[in-house]
Amino acid sequence: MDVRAPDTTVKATAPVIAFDKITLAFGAKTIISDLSLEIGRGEIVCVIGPSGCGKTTALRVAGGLIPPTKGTVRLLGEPMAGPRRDVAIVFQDYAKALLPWRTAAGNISLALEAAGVAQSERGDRIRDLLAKVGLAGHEDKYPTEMSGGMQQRIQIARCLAQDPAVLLMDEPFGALDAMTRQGLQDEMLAIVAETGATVFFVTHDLEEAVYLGDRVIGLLPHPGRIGIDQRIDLPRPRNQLETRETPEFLRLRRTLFDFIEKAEH
Ligand SMILES: Nc1ncnc2c1ncn2[C@@H]1O[C@H](COP(=O)(O)OP(=O)(O)OP(=O)(O)O)[C@@H](O)[C@H]1O
Repeated sequence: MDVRAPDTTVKATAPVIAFDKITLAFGAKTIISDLSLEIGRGEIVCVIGPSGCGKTTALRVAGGLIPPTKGTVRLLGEPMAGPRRDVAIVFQDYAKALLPWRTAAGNISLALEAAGVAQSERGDRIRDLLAKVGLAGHEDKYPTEMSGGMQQRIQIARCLAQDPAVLLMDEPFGALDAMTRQGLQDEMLAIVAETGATVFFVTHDLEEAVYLGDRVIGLLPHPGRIGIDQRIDLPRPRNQLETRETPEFLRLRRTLFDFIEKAEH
């Protein structure tokens, strides 16, 4: 069989992201060692681990921002050769991610301009995207006129403008207060349910990992490698109060807490 021939049956079940024996070294220092991981279509995989274990580095490798020293990352079966428009990255630092001299609409427009969307279509697309992240009517605000949560929503809207198959999120809600964080978690889950995007989500917050994830991967440090691959079978849609109070949520949180404690010692 010609493996390059389009085969929808294979595509539907093939992993969207596949790390195949990834090793990443900076100079003589090995940061990630022999990491293999497959993420299926529409799956939300949260990545936890002690500080410095290589979570952000793994995300950057998945995004084609750093080539691995050994091994291959595949996106829908194709080796990643560099950043791609269908892989969007949301960073924690929204203030640095947005251009201060562009309005909310102007910042979102950047992604549409890069994708070659005609100017006549951009206005409608921007209005739809702003509505999707709960910011209808805010197109003319500048980043400095918006709260942290609003700025992060703009960054997410700009990523969604790329129509991404994959969202790589690096502690996107880490700098926000607890209430804003919970609101954005639910908005993200709704967007992912609607778009079917596959999500690789790095976080320090174990409860956030359990609340959002279909799976939680825990990395061990020195060098970074998988120490736990925990399936999260909590029903969806999840609820900030009810889900977090279930015995299964508390059991999973405890499992991850024990993992981190051991990983740090
Ligand atoms: N460009 C680089 N050059 C050299 N070393 C680097 C580079 N980027 C990261 N590192 C090192 O790689 C290791 C892993 O960093 P990384 O940011 O991936 O960890 P992390 O698990 O995301 O940490 P944190 O939880 O603190 O954000 C750290 O020791 C870091 O100092």
